[in-house]
Amino acid sequence: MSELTGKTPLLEVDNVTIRFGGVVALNGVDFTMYEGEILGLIGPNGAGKTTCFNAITGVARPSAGAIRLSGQRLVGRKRHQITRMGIARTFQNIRLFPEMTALENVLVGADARHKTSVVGALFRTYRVPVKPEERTEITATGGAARALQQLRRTGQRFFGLSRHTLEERAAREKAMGLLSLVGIEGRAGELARSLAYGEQRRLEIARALATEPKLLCLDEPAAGFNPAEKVELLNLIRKIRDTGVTVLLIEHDMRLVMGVTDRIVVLEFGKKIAEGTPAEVRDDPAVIAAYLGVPTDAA
Ligand SMILES: Nc1ncnc2c1ncn2[C@@H]1O[C@H](COP(=O)(O)OP(=O)(O)OP(=O)(O)O)[C@@H](O)[C@H]1O
Repeated sequence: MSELTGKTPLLEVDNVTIRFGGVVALNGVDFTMYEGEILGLIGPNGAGKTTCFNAITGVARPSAGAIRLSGQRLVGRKRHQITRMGIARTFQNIRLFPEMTALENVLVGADARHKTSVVGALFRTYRVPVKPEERTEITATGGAARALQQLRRTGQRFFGLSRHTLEERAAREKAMGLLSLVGIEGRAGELARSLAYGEQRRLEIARALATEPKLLCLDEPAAGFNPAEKVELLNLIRKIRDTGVTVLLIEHDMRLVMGVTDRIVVLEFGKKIAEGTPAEVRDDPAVIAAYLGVPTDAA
């Protein structure tokens, strides 16, 4: 652990337990993430990885333990509060607004972060009535998507604005920058549903980054990727870290995990069974046993 001395803790998961009825999905799990690192969270199916993400992002509430971001308590806060504090995530199953363009998807991501709503500003520009509760929550069937469709129905186009406010223009430039970072800026005006699968995954990452996270949680971002796409994703994750974002990565592809992470935490049946550098974890008998499905003492 000596190489961690002097590093600043960003996320502290402290003895967290989560139960679903009789199932203990997480059992006293603890680990710390340091600013600027890429941490892998791995383990066999059902080990508790997604539940851990859900606890960090406010989707699942621990029955015991604490989670802190830069020393600030997270448990008990609402999802949008946690987003504003600086945690963003992508999902195992892609969750985009299919009827919105790639650029609009990113703009809605940015909207979840800011007190002044850019999407709201557009609504004000066009006097399209939108209920306050429809503005910021990002869900697959969310109000923002409906409202933008409403905007289109009036015949007024998002891209055809003659008078941008400075804020709208800045948001658009930033969104284009993020699309460029993930390598799909050429697809900005395409509907999300018409993008190729790999492009949709990249768009999800751009949208998550639009919330200006300190910590980005990626849940199996390489699922369904071919080997070339995985290499590109690995480079993208490094690039994201180089912009100052700390990355928590759930991934089943061991080559990708070993190739990109600084440290790895291994879960099995809701418990942490190992933690260390990729090399340490790869050689750990408990990890080998967990993946080969044999008892530890037989490994
Ligand atoms: N909402 C829920 N209700 C009941 N049980 C749940 C719920 N969510 C997760 N579980 C259970 O908790 C355990 C951990 O699940 P989780 O999805 O966190 O594992 P995982 O490591 O992400 O698995 P995978 O790699 O298959 O995605 C599993 O036994 C799962 O069935």
